[in-house]
Amino acid sequence: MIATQMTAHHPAADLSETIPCDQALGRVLAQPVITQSMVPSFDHAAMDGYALTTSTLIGNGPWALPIRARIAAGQAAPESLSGASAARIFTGAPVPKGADAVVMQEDVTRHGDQMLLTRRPARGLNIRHAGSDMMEGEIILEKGRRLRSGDIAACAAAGAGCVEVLKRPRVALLVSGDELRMAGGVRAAAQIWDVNTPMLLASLAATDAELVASVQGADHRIALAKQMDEMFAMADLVITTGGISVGEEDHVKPAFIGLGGEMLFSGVAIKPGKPVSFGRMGRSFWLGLPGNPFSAFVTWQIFGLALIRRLAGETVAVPARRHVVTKSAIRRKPGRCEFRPAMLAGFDPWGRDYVQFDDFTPSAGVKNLVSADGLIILPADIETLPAGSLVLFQPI
Ligand SMILES: Nc1nc2c(c(=O)[nH]1)N[C@H]1C(S)=C(S)[C@@H](COP(=O)(O)OP(=O)(O)OC[C@H]3O[C@@H](n4cnc5c(N)ncnc54)[C@H](O)[C@@H]3O)O[C@H]1N2
Ligand code: MOO
Repeated sequence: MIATQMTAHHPAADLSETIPCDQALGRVLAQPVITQSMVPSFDHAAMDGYALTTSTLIGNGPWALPIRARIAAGQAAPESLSGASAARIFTGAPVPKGADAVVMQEDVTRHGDQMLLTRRPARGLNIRHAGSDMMEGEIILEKGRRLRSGDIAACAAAGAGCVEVLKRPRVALLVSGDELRMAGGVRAAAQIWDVNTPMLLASLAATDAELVASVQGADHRIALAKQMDEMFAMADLVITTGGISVGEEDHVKPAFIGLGGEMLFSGVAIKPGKPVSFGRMGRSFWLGLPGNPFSAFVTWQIFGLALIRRLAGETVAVPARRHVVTKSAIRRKPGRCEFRPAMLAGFDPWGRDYVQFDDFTPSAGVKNLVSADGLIILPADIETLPAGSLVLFQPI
Protein backbone atom coordinates (compact mmCIF):
# COMPACT_ATOMS: atom_id res chain seq x y z
CA MET A 1 0.00 0.00 0.00
CA ILE A 2 1.65 3.20 -1.14
CA ALA A 3 0.29 6.09 0.87
CA THR A 4 2.45 8.80 -0.64
CA GLN A 5 3.38 9.40 -4.26
CA MET A 6 6.98 8.34 -4.86
CA THR A 7 9.13 10.96 -6.55
CA ALA A 8 12.18 9.66 -8.40
CA HIS A 9 15.30 11.67 -7.78
CA HIS A 10 18.66 10.85 -6.26
CA PRO A 11 19.86 11.73 -2.79
CA ALA A 12 21.58 15.07 -2.76
CA ALA A 13 21.66 16.36 0.81
CA ASP A 14 24.51 18.76 0.03
CA LEU A 15 22.64 20.88 -2.51
CA SER A 16 21.31 24.27 -1.59
CA GLU A 17 18.60 26.64 -2.79
CA THR A 18 17.98 30.36 -2.42
CA ILE A 19 14.63 31.32 -0.88
CA PRO A 20 13.03 34.50 0.54
CA CYS A 21 13.98 34.91 4.19
CA ASP A 22 10.32 34.99 5.26
CA GLN A 23 9.99 31.40 4.02
CA ALA A 24 13.17 30.19 5.68
CA LEU A 25 11.92 29.48 9.21
CA GLY A 26 13.30 26.11 10.36
CA ARG A 27 15.63 25.77 7.36
CA VAL A 28 19.40 25.35 7.69
CA LEU A 29 21.78 27.94 6.25
CA ALA A 30 24.07 26.74 3.45
CA GLN A 31 25.98 30.04 3.57
CA PRO A 32 26.51 32.51 6.39
CA VAL A 33 24.39 35.66 6.45
CA ILE A 34 26.63 38.73 6.14
CA THR A 35 25.40 42.29 6.68
CA GLN A 36 25.27 44.40 3.53
CA SER A 37 25.67 47.65 5.44
CA MET A 38 25.88 48.99 8.96
CA VAL A 39 22.70 48.59 11.01
CA PRO A 40 21.37 51.18 11.54
CA SER A 41 22.91 52.59 8.39
CA PHE A 42 22.75 56.25 9.58
CA ASP A 43 22.55 58.09 12.93
CA HIS A 44 18.90 58.57 13.75
CA ALA A 45 16.59 59.86 16.47
CA ALA A 46 15.39 57.35 19.08
CA MET A 47 12.59 59.71 20.27
CA ASP A 48 10.23 62.33 18.93
CA GLY A 49 11.78 65.68 19.94
CA TYR A 50 14.42 68.21 18.99
CA ALA A 51 17.93 67.69 17.63
CA LEU A 52 20.58 70.15 18.76
CA THR A 53 24.32 70.66 19.21
CA THR A 54 25.22 70.51 22.90
CA SER A 55 28.40 72.63 22.51
CA THR A 56 26.27 75.61 21.42
CA LEU A 57 24.45 75.68 24.78
CA ILE A 58 26.42 78.39 26.65
CA GLY A 59 26.11 78.82 30.43
CA ASN A 60 23.62 77.06 32.71
CA GLY A 61 20.41 77.72 30.79
CA PRO A 62 17.57 77.90 30.29
CA TRP A 63 18.19 78.19 26.56
CA ALA A 64 15.80 79.36 23.84
CA LEU A 65 16.64 77.84 20.46
CA PRO A 66 15.06 78.71 17.11
CA ILE A 67 13.66 75.71 15.21
CA ARG A 68 15.23 75.76 11.77
CA ALA A 69 14.18 72.43 10.24
CA ARG A 70 11.64 69.61 10.46
CA ILE A 71 12.74 66.02 9.73
CA ALA A 72 10.37 63.05 9.68
CA ALA A 73 11.37 59.37 9.27
CA GLY A 74 12.19 58.68 5.63
CA GLN A 75 13.18 62.29 4.90
CA ALA A 76 16.77 63.27 4.23
CA ALA A 77 18.26 65.50 6.94
CA PRO A 78 19.30 69.07 6.05
CA GLU A 79 23.05 69.46 5.39
CA SER A 80 23.87 70.52 8.93
CA LEU A 81 22.51 72.31 11.95
CA SER A 82 24.06 75.75 12.33
CA GLY A 83 24.92 77.29 15.71
CA ALA A 84 22.51 77.43 18.63
CA SER A 85 19.45 76.14 16.84
CA ALA A 86 17.31 73.03 16.86
CA ALA A 87 15.57 70.77 14.34
CA ARG A 88 12.15 69.28 15.04
CA ILE A 89 12.81 65.55 14.61
CA PHE A 90 10.77 62.31 14.79
CA THR A 91 11.75 58.78 15.82
CA GLY A 92 13.73 57.08 13.04
CA ALA A 93 14.58 60.33 11.18
CA PRO A 94 18.25 60.99 10.32
CA VAL A 95 20.03 63.33 12.70
CA PRO A 96 21.46 66.39 10.87
CA LYS A 97 25.23 66.78 10.73
CA GLY A 98 26.55 68.63 13.78
CA ALA A 99 23.65 67.66 16.04
CA ASP A 100 24.74 65.42 18.91
CA ALA A 101 21.61 65.09 21.09
CA VAL A 102 17.88 64.66 20.69
CA VAL A 103 15.79 66.06 23.55
CA MET A 104 12.38 64.41 24.02
CA GLN A 105 9.47 66.74 23.28
CA GLU A 106 8.13 66.12 26.80
CA ASP A 107 11.28 67.81 28.20
CA VAL A 108 11.00 71.14 26.33
CA THR A 109 8.49 73.97 26.12
CA ARG A 110 7.48 75.10 22.68
CA HIS A 111 6.82 78.81 21.96
CA GLY A 112 5.97 79.29 18.27
CA ASP A 113 9.12 78.56 16.27
CA GLN A 114 11.30 78.49 19.39
CA MET A 115 11.82 75.84 21.99
CA LEU A 116 12.84 76.39 25.59
CA LEU A 117 15.18 73.98 27.31
CA THR A 118 16.07 74.07 31.02
CA ARG A 119 18.42 71.08 31.53
CA ARG A 120 21.62 70.43 29.58
CA PRO A 121 21.29 67.17 27.60
CA ALA A 122 24.18 64.70 27.58
CA ARG A 123 26.03 64.27 24.26
CA GLY A 124 24.58 61.35 22.30
CA LEU A 125 21.24 61.52 24.14
CA ASN A 126 18.51 59.65 22.21
CA ILE A 127 20.66 59.09 19.13
CA ARG A 128 21.04 55.58 17.70
CA HIS A 129 24.41 55.57 16.00
CA ALA A 130 25.18 54.00 12.64
CA GLY A 131 26.58 50.50 13.15
CA SER A 132 25.54 50.32 16.81
CA ASP A 133 23.56 47.11 16.15
CA MET A 134 25.57 45.47 13.33
CA MET A 135 28.78 46.37 11.47
CA GLU A 136 29.04 46.18 7.68
CA GLY A 137 30.38 42.80 6.50
CA GLU A 138 29.70 41.16 9.86
CA ILE A 139 28.67 37.48 9.94
CA ILE A 140 25.45 37.49 11.92
CA LEU A 141 24.35 33.91 11.28
CA GLU A 142 26.74 31.03 10.68
CA LYS A 143 26.41 28.31 8.06
CA GLY A 144 24.68 25.25 9.56
CA ARG A 145 22.34 27.35 11.69
CA ARG A 146 18.66 26.34 11.78
CA LEU A 147 16.75 29.58 11.42
CA ARG A 148 14.41 30.75 14.18
CA SER A 149 12.03 33.70 13.98
CA GLY A 150 14.53 36.06 15.64
CA ASP A 151 17.07 35.02 12.99
CA ILE A 152 14.64 35.99 10.22
CA ALA A 153 14.44 39.46 11.79
CA ALA A 154 18.26 39.65 11.79
CA CYS A 155 18.38 38.53 8.11
CA ALA A 156 15.98 41.30 7.10
CA ALA A 157 17.85 43.93 9.17
CA ALA A 158 21.10 42.85 7.50
CA GLY A 159 19.56 43.25 4.04
CA ALA A 160 19.42 39.51 3.35
CA GLY A 161 15.99 39.42 1.69
CA CYS A 162 16.88 35.98 0.36
CA VAL A 163 19.02 33.32 2.04
CA GLU A 164 20.81 30.25 0.77
CA VAL A 165 19.57 27.16 2.62
CA LEU A 166 20.33 23.47 2.32
CA LYS A 167 17.81 21.29 0.53
CA ARG A 168 15.59 19.41 2.96
CA PRO A 169 16.61 15.79 3.63
CA ARG A 170 14.35 13.33 1.78
CA VAL A 171 12.91 10.63 3.97
CA ALA A 172 11.07 7.41 3.14
CA LEU A 173 9.15 5.39 5.72
CA LEU A 174 8.62 1.63 5.55
CA VAL A 175 6.57 0.17 8.38
CA SER A 176 6.69 -3.63 8.32
CA GLY A 177 4.32 -6.20 9.76
CA ASP A 178 1.68 -8.46 8.20
CA GLU A 179 -0.50 -7.88 11.25
CA LEU A 180 -0.85 -4.12 10.72
CA ARG A 181 -3.98 -2.33 9.57
CA MET A 182 -4.62 1.37 9.24
CA ALA A 183 -5.63 2.91 12.60
CA GLY A 184 -9.39 2.67 13.07
CA GLY A 185 -9.81 0.42 10.03
CA VAL A 186 -11.41 -3.01 9.82
CA ARG A 187 -9.16 -5.74 11.27
CA ALA A 188 -9.29 -9.48 11.77
CA ALA A 189 -8.74 -11.26 15.09
CA ALA A 190 -4.92 -11.25 15.11
CA GLN A 191 -4.48 -7.89 13.41
CA ILE A 192 -3.62 -4.61 15.10
CA TRP A 193 -3.81 -0.94 14.27
CA ASP A 194 -0.63 0.62 12.95
CA VAL A 195 0.72 3.06 15.54
CA ASN A 196 4.16 3.69 14.09
CA THR A 197 3.12 5.22 10.76
CA PRO A 198 0.95 8.02 12.22
CA MET A 199 3.44 8.61 15.05
CA LEU A 200 6.43 8.96 12.73
CA LEU A 201 4.60 10.94 10.05
CA ALA A 202 3.44 13.40 12.71
CA SER A 203 6.91 13.76 14.16
CA LEU A 204 8.48 14.09 10.70
CA ALA A 205 6.00 16.83 9.81
CA ALA A 206 7.47 18.92 12.63
CA THR A 207 10.98 18.62 11.14
CA ASP A 208 12.17 20.05 7.83
CA ALA A 209 12.42 16.58 6.28
CA GLU A 210 10.61 16.02 3.00
CA LEU A 211 8.59 12.82 3.01
CA VAL A 212 8.99 11.07 -0.33
CA ALA A 213 7.26 7.80 0.47
CA SER A 214 5.30 6.10 3.22
CA VAL A 215 4.72 2.42 2.65
CA GLN A 216 3.52 -0.54 4.67
CA GLY A 217 5.65 -3.61 4.00
CA ALA A 218 4.85 -7.30 4.25
CA ASP A 219 6.94 -9.69 6.37
CA HIS A 220 8.76 -11.04 3.33
CA ARG A 221 12.46 -10.55 2.73
CA ILE A 222 12.44 -10.23 -1.05
CA ALA A 223 9.44 -7.91 -1.10
CA LEU A 224 11.01 -5.73 1.64
CA ALA A 225 14.34 -5.65 -0.19
CA LYS A 226 12.60 -4.44 -3.35
CA GLN A 227 10.74 -1.71 -1.44
CA MET A 228 13.91 -0.60 0.35
CA ASP A 229 15.87 -0.60 -2.91
CA GLU A 230 13.30 1.75 -4.50
CA MET A 231 13.42 3.97 -1.43
CA PHE A 232 17.22 4.23 -1.35
CA ALA A 233 17.07 5.53 -4.94
CA MET A 234 14.92 8.48 -3.91
CA ALA A 235 15.68 9.23 -0.25
CA ASP A 236 18.57 10.37 1.88
CA LEU A 237 17.18 8.36 4.77
CA VAL A 238 15.03 5.24 4.81
CA ILE A 239 13.32 4.61 8.14
CA THR A 240 11.88 1.18 8.85
CA THR A 241 10.02 -0.11 11.87
CA GLY A 242 9.76 -3.73 12.95
CA GLY A 243 11.46 -6.84 11.67
CA ILE A 244 14.88 -6.23 13.20
CA SER A 245 14.85 -8.66 16.10
CA VAL A 246 16.16 -12.21 16.02
CA GLY A 247 13.13 -14.29 14.97
CA GLU A 248 12.88 -15.87 11.53
CA GLU A 249 9.93 -13.56 10.84
CA ASP A 250 12.23 -10.53 11.20
CA HIS A 251 13.17 -9.78 7.59
CA VAL A 252 14.17 -6.13 7.52
CA LYS A 253 17.80 -6.56 8.56
CA PRO A 254 18.38 -9.51 6.20
CA ALA A 255 16.74 -7.50 3.41
CA PHE A 256 19.09 -4.56 4.02
CA ILE A 257 22.17 -6.78 4.14
CA GLY A 258 21.01 -8.69 1.04
CA LEU A 259 20.89 -5.40 -0.85
CA GLY A 260 24.56 -4.83 -0.04
CA GLY A 261 23.92 -2.31 2.73
CA GLU A 262 26.74 -1.53 5.14
CA MET A 263 25.69 -2.06 8.76
CA LEU A 264 27.12 0.73 10.95
CA PHE A 265 25.60 -0.59 14.17
CA SER A 266 22.94 -3.08 15.11
CA GLY A 267 21.88 -3.40 18.74
CA VAL A 268 22.55 -0.81 21.42
CA ALA A 269 22.61 -1.33 25.21
CA ILE A 270 19.52 0.81 25.78
CA LYS A 271 16.06 0.20 27.20
CA PRO A 272 13.77 0.23 25.34
CA GLY A 273 14.92 -0.11 21.75
CA LYS A 274 17.78 -2.60 22.08
CA PRO A 275 17.59 -3.84 18.45
CA VAL A 276 17.82 -0.34 16.88
CA SER A 277 20.06 -0.49 13.80
CA PHE A 278 21.76 1.96 11.48
CA GLY A 279 23.44 1.50 8.14
CA ARG A 280 24.58 3.10 4.92
CA MET A 281 23.55 2.26 1.39
CA GLY A 282 25.50 4.28 -1.17
CA ARG A 283 24.81 7.94 -0.35
CA SER A 284 21.72 7.12 1.71
CA PHE A 285 21.23 5.91 5.26
CA TRP A 286 18.97 3.37 6.89
CA LEU A 287 17.55 3.68 10.39
CA GLY A 288 15.89 0.49 11.59
CA LEU A 289 13.56 1.13 14.54
CA PRO A 290 12.03 -1.70 16.59
CA GLY A 291 8.41 -2.57 15.93
CA ASN A 292 7.14 -2.11 19.49
CA PRO A 293 5.54 1.36 19.39
CA PHE A 294 7.08 2.65 22.61
CA SER A 295 10.52 1.37 21.55
CA ALA A 296 10.04 2.94 18.11
CA PHE A 297 9.02 6.21 19.75
CA VAL A 298 12.05 6.34 22.04
CA THR A 299 14.60 5.33 19.42
CA TRP A 300 13.09 7.86 17.02
CA GLN A 301 13.40 10.63 19.63
CA ILE A 302 16.95 9.69 20.53
CA PHE A 303 18.48 8.61 17.21
CA GLY A 304 16.00 9.72 14.53
CA LEU A 305 15.64 13.40 15.39
CA ALA A 306 19.41 13.86 15.77
CA LEU A 307 19.93 12.08 12.45
CA ILE A 308 17.43 14.31 10.64
CA ARG A 309 19.22 17.36 12.01
CA ARG A 310 22.58 16.06 10.85
CA LEU A 311 21.26 15.16 7.39
CA ALA A 312 19.74 18.64 7.17
CA GLY A 313 23.24 20.04 7.67
CA GLU A 314 22.57 21.49 11.09
CA THR A 315 25.71 22.01 13.17
CA VAL A 316 24.02 21.31 16.50
CA ALA A 317 22.46 17.87 16.10
CA VAL A 318 21.61 16.82 19.65
CA PRO A 319 18.21 18.04 20.90
CA ALA A 320 18.33 20.20 24.03
CA ARG A 321 18.67 18.29 27.30
CA ARG A 322 18.75 19.55 30.86
CA HIS A 323 19.01 18.22 34.39
CA VAL A 324 15.89 17.61 36.46
CA VAL A 325 15.29 16.27 39.98
CA THR A 326 13.65 12.89 40.65
CA LYS A 327 10.56 13.05 42.85
CA SER A 328 10.84 9.41 43.98
CA ALA A 329 13.56 6.79 44.40
CA ILE A 330 14.56 4.52 41.52
CA ARG A 331 15.46 0.85 41.78
CA ARG A 332 16.21 -0.90 38.51
CA LYS A 333 18.14 -3.65 36.81
CA PRO A 334 21.46 -2.16 35.64
CA GLY A 335 23.10 -2.99 32.30
CA ARG A 336 21.31 -0.85 29.75
CA CYS A 337 20.94 2.92 29.56
CA GLU A 338 17.25 3.58 30.11
CA PHE A 339 14.96 6.21 28.63
CA ARG A 340 11.90 6.52 30.84
CA PRO A 341 8.86 8.74 30.20
CA ALA A 342 8.60 11.41 32.89
CA MET A 343 6.21 14.17 33.77
CA LEU A 344 7.28 17.60 35.02
CA ALA A 345 5.90 18.04 38.54
CA GLY A 346 6.68 21.49 39.92
CA PHE A 347 9.95 22.83 41.29
CA ASP A 348 12.30 21.94 44.13
CA PRO A 349 13.40 24.63 46.67
CA TRP A 350 16.15 25.75 44.23
CA GLY A 351 13.75 26.20 41.33
CA ARG A 352 14.79 23.05 39.48
CA ASP A 353 12.15 20.92 37.75
CA TYR A 354 10.89 17.88 39.61
CA VAL A 355 9.94 14.82 37.52
CA GLN A 356 7.71 11.91 38.36
CA PHE A 357 7.57 8.61 36.50
CA ASP A 358 6.35 5.03 36.65
CA ASP A 359 8.59 2.16 37.74
CA PHE A 360 7.76 0.12 34.70
CA THR A 361 7.01 1.05 31.09
CA PRO A 362 5.84 -1.64 28.67
CA SER A 363 7.70 -1.50 25.31
CA ALA A 364 4.47 -1.99 23.43
CA GLY A 365 2.32 0.53 25.29
CA VAL A 366 2.12 4.21 24.49
CA LYS A 367 -0.51 5.39 26.97
CA ASN A 368 2.06 6.80 29.36
CA LEU A 369 3.43 9.02 26.57
CA VAL A 370 0.24 11.05 26.86
CA SER A 371 1.21 12.41 30.27
CA ALA A 372 4.97 12.49 29.63
CA ASP A 373 6.77 15.78 29.04
CA GLY A 374 10.03 14.08 28.19
CA LEU A 375 12.36 11.16 28.77
CA ILE A 376 14.70 10.88 31.72
CA ILE A 377 17.99 9.21 30.88
CA LEU A 378 19.30 6.70 33.43
CA PRO A 379 22.92 5.61 32.88
CA ALA A 380 23.51 1.88 32.30
CA ASP A 381 25.33 1.23 35.58
CA ILE A 382 22.74 2.85 37.87
CA GLU A 383 20.91 0.36 40.09
CA THR A 384 19.41 2.67 42.70
CA LEU A 385 18.92 6.41 42.90
CA PRO A 386 17.43 8.18 45.92
CA ALA A 387 14.62 10.69 45.50
CA GLY A 388 16.07 14.15 44.84
CA SER A 389 18.75 12.91 42.40
CA LEU A 390 19.72 14.90 39.33
CA VAL A 391 19.06 13.08 36.04
CA LEU A 392 19.22 14.16 32.40
CA PHE A 393 15.91 14.98 30.73
CA GLN A 394 15.12 15.30 27.04
CA PRO A 395 11.80 17.01 26.27
CA ILE A 396 9.53 15.23 23.80
N1 LIG B 1 13.96 -13.88 21.14
C1 LIG B 1 13.96 -12.54 21.20
N2 LIG B 1 12.83 -11.91 20.89
C2 LIG B 1 12.82 -10.55 20.97
C3 LIG B 1 13.95 -9.86 21.38
C4 LIG B 1 15.13 -10.56 21.66
O1 LIG B 1 16.17 -10.00 22.02
N3 LIG B 1 15.08 -11.92 21.55
N4 LIG B 1 13.88 -8.50 21.49
C5 LIG B 1 12.60 -7.96 21.81
C6 LIG B 1 12.65 -6.55 21.75
S1 LIG B 1 13.50 -5.79 22.98
C7 LIG B 1 11.99 -5.83 20.81
S2 LIG B 1 11.98 -4.13 20.91
C8 LIG B 1 11.26 -6.45 19.75
C9 LIG B 1 11.62 -5.77 18.43
O2 LIG B 1 11.29 -6.58 17.43
P1 LIG B 1 11.11 -6.10 15.93
O3 LIG B 1 11.75 -4.80 15.71
O4 LIG B 1 11.53 -7.20 15.10
O5 LIG B 1 9.56 -5.81 15.86
P2 LIG B 1 8.36 -6.79 15.44
O6 LIG B 1 8.67 -8.13 15.89
O7 LIG B 1 8.08 -6.54 14.03
O8 LIG B 1 7.21 -6.16 16.33
C10 LIG B 1 7.29 -6.13 17.71
C11 LIG B 1 5.89 -5.88 18.31
O9 LIG B 1 5.44 -4.60 17.92
C12 LIG B 1 4.21 -4.70 17.19
N5 LIG B 1 4.26 -3.70 16.12
C13 LIG B 1 5.13 -3.70 15.09
N6 LIG B 1 4.89 -2.66 14.28
C14 LIG B 1 3.86 -1.99 14.81
C15 LIG B 1 3.16 -0.82 14.42
N7 LIG B 1 3.48 -0.15 13.31
N8 LIG B 1 2.13 -0.39 15.18
C16 LIG B 1 1.78 -1.08 16.30
N9 LIG B 1 2.43 -2.18 16.75
C17 LIG B 1 3.45 -2.63 16.00
C18 LIG B 1 4.18 -6.07 16.66
O10 LIG B 1 2.88 -6.51 16.38
C19 LIG B 1 4.84 -6.85 17.80
O11 LIG B 1 3.92 -7.07 18.82
O12 LIG B 1 11.54 -7.80 19.64
C20 LIG B 1 11.48 -8.50 20.91
N10 LIG B 1 11.66 -9.89 20.66
O1 MOO C 1 14.15 -2.97 23.03
MO1 MOO C 1 12.72 -3.68 23.32
O2 MOO C 1 12.26 -2.10 22.91
O3 MOO C 1 13.36 -3.46 25.00
O4 MOO C 1 11.23 -3.81 24.03
